[in-house]
Amino acid sequence: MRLSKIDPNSFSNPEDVVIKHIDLIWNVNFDKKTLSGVATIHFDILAQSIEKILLDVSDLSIESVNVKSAKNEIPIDFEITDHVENIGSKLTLFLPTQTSGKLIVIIKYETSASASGLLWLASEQTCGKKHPYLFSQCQAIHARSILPCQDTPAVKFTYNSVLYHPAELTGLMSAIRTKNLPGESHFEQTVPIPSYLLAIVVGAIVSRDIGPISSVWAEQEQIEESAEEFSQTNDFLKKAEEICGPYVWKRYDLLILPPSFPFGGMENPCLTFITPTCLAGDKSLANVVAHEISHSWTGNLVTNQNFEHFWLNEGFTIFVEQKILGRLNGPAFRDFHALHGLSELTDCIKVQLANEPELTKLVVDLTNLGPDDAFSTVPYIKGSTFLRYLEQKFGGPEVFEAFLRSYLNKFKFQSILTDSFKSYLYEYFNKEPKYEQILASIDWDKWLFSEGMPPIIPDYDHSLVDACKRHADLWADNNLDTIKASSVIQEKLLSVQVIEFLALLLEKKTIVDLNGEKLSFLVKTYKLNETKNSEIRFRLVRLYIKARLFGKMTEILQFLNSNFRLKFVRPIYKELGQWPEAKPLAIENFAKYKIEMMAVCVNGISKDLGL
Ligand SMILES: CC/C=C\C/C=C\C[C@@H](O)/C=C/C=C/C=C\[C@@H](O)CCCC(=O)O
Ligand SMILES: [Zn+2]
Repeated sequence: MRLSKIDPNSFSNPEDVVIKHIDLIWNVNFDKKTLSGVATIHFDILAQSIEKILLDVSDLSIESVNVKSAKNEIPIDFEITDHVENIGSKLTLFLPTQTSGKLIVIIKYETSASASGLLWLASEQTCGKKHPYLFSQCQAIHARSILPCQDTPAVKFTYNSVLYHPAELTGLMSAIRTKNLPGESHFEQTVPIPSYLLAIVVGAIVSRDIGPISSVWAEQEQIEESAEEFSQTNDFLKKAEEICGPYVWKRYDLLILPPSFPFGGMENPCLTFITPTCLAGDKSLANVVAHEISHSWTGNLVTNQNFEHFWLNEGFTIFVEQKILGRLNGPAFRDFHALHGLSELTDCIKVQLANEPELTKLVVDLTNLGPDDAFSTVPYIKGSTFLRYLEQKFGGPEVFEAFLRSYLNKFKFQSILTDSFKSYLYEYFNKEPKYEQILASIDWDKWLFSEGMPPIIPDYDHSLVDACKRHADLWADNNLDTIKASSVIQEKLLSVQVIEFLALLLEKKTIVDLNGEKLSFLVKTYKLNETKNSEIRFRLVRLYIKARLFGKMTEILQFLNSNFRLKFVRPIYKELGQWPEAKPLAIENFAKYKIEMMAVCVNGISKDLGL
């Protein structure tokens, strides 16, 4: 079912009425695990007149709804209907009369203790063990579990908020903090945002400055290593501005979350959320920050109108992220990241999406499908590969970056579909006859709607990836004696190259003598026991599973329970589920730890384990 015309996953009707601004008052109650308070929603009515407003809600208790006029507040009727599992329900507000122009609605409500967009951690689940912790993750459609809204990226609004929270804790939001009193924090977001960018954190967190407009926030125990790990933040920001144009969000702070945070990072405006699994100790995973910074333009300024066109957010963001990395470390590094992305895509298509090939299309159909169930690396990598292909076609970075800036400027503050990007590309390049042939040669259908790997792989510099290939071939095709005698293992690899080498090894159909002895030598050769790099540990654990090393189960579970980032835990649970001897243990382990996971993680793993 498509829930509405504009967005298959939202009940709202933004063609008639749109939210322009929300004033929020939230009481943060750690005992009840609820946010309770008031949302004062300012609407612009686009239709001639309307008699009802449709909003998205999930698990909210609505106490009252009032319409505000110049003189008074009038209570109005409302109903909650059409519940769809893992999506939410329709909240209909019945207006007292046919209404046009502007309208203010005041909704008093409370969230549920199991709101899918929030995670309430007990003190013992934090680093410091002394204070509880709350954080949110609204993308894609979980904002509806924390406030009634048009939970579609088609609508953008500004917001002001007041948080009341325990005085010993700090509260932050995806906005600029305007007032900070013990137990009371005020915020304003003056740039219009889609609902999925609404974010909150409340915890015992402290900050360190890491740049002219940047601080990093973390629990005291992780603050120093976080400041060091992400010290390149301002360099990334400067390069991003060179590529994309002026930064409009005033501040760019980072928040390093507890390990239950389900994603690598989340581009919440003014305050990017980052998983602690990026604390590698050698900045080798700091590209996640370059990625989230890039979203300040691609995604947060120019936004996909619904999640079927998610590649407009993520494909563009990976494209800009890799440009930043290339500018700072050289073009070979940019291409290394692009090729590594293609390895990840190969793995995703083979493992995660083996039975869902329709989700390997760049533009997907989300009729009857929640975005969380469609999420994969496809929009990221196929999308960025498409843009790289276009860049090469139109003559390289100089030409294409001028187009990119023009595109971002044209569509900033808007939400668009793929067609708007396509039309603008034609409008922009059609000005010069030399581009006519090139425009005519783009096979849009193939790029947007064909399944599997990208139809064309652009030309890349393979120099950094060649070493990874040599190592992967050596380990896959030879027995231990030959490996020990080979000069290849004397070659030093960067951390990012070790990640790619292990990824390529995992891709191999057969690995000669894949056993404990061989993997012990692999661990020793690349000093994998000493690494904190989660991307490396993730792939080592998958090699243990591939080798069916039951004796390594403690190590496998230790990694599995050290963080609940979907990218890591879902493939591991899925592969354990396909190993009959290990499956019962995996199910038992999941039952024990799911209390520390967000709903998106619990739902995903349940699916992977066939529960
Ligand atoms: C075609 C897919 C359609 C919609 C998916 C949209 C959102 C899905 C939802 O599950 C939320 C995703 C949030 C992602 C946030 C950050 C990512 O960039 C992290 C990528 C994975 C990682 O590094 O952990
Ligand atoms: Zn992203």
